[in-house]
Amino acid sequence: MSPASCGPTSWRGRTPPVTTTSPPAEPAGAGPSGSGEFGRIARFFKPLAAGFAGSLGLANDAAVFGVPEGQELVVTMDAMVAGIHFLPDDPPADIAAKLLRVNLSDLAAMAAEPLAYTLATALPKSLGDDWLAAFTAGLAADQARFGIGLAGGDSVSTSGPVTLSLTAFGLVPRGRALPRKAAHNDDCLFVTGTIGDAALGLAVALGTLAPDGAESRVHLLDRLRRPEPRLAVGRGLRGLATACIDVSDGLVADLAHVAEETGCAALLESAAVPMSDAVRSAIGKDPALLVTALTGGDDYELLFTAPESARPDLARLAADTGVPITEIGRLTPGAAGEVTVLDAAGNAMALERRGWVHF
Ligand SMILES: Nc1ncnc2c1ncn2[C@@H]1O[C@H](COP(=O)(O)OP(=O)(O)O)[C@@H](O)[C@H]1O
Ligand SMILES: Cc1ncc(C[n+]2csc(CCOP(=O)(O)OP(=O)(O)O)c2C)c(N)n1
Ligand SMILES: [Mg+2]
Ligand SMILES: [Mg+2]
Ligand SMILES: [Mg+2]
Repeated sequence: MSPASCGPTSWRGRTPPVTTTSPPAEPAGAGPSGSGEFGRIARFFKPLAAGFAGSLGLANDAAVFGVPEGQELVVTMDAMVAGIHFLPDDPPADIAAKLLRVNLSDLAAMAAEPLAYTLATALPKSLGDDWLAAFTAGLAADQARFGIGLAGGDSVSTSGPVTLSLTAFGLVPRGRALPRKAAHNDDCLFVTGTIGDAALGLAVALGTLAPDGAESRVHLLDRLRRPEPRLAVGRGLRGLATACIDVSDGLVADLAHVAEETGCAALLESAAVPMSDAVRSAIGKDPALLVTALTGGDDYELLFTAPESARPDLARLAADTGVPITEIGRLTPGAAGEVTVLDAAGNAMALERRGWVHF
């Protein structure tokens, strides 16, 4: 198109288009170096999309991409809101990492491989380019680490808190996604990594817990802000796990979700639940923190069921991935979704809550 046919002069001598409201004029400098909406997209988001061909360079109305023969698309979305999922003053790169990783954790729980993601940002007008620069730098680092690219998104302003929504697309060989409901009522229960770090990390961030030493403090905050999606374990669980979920709301709550789907009850041995030294030492000083660890959530570990016969394969998978896999209980016949948590002496614990609920 020539400038004569589409530039601002093309209305000369004709009636200009009528608008019922006066939209804010696009500011000068809204190009790649500018700070308006489209300048921001060009500066901060287009580079994140450059490596994913289906994004079409963010130059179209939507992304277009196919699914390779023999594979299925796995799609998940999680939103994060300042004040609910993170603290408004958290480092923007950590907020970006958590937003991407909580979604990758859902892909891991389905045994999927990361492919692409879309992103919606609702940001207060007062938030400057520096925040967005640090946020997108955090995304860039994690994109490279996890092999995923930006496919598209949406940018809006809000009069409320920072609100972010990310949709992750993954691939899994046809029919191999992990179910939540194929378990038998005598299957064993396993969890990856350690539980409770993030819940205690939140207490540290809020200033209600003073951990032993700087090392514990850094560990707990890091686990809160930068969870580790267990993608390799998830892939390795294809054909091994009979049900799988990632722990976001709390170990007990998410176990109840699995149990409900499988139509079983569950027995959780709290003494068997893997915990880091920092969490163990905090519980040693304040035993009430055991319940916080078991129900506080934000762990993003995989909780799954498998028959006893899978134990040697699971030990191999843990060795191959370097991620601990610990047996913590079993499914039992009984009311669907009923979870009994045993204390170290083998007595049932009375829990006031099982995990995080939004409403
Ligand atoms: N607003 C919504 N619209 C459609 N589906 C939803 C909505 N909220 C949750 N879900 C679906 O309900 C299920 C449980 O959601 P959720 O607990 O958020 O899962 P997860 O913990 O894995 O993020 C998921 O399958 C999710 O896709
Ligand atoms: C400021 C702040 N308050 C509280 C929490 C704890 N928290 C908020 S939401 C949530 C549960 C997980 O979030 P949700 O939106 O339910 O994720 P999903 O289950 O959909 O993956 C937890 C443990 C936090 N991380 N940060
Ligand atoms: Mg969710
Ligand atoms: Mg989940
Ligand atoms: Mg939840």
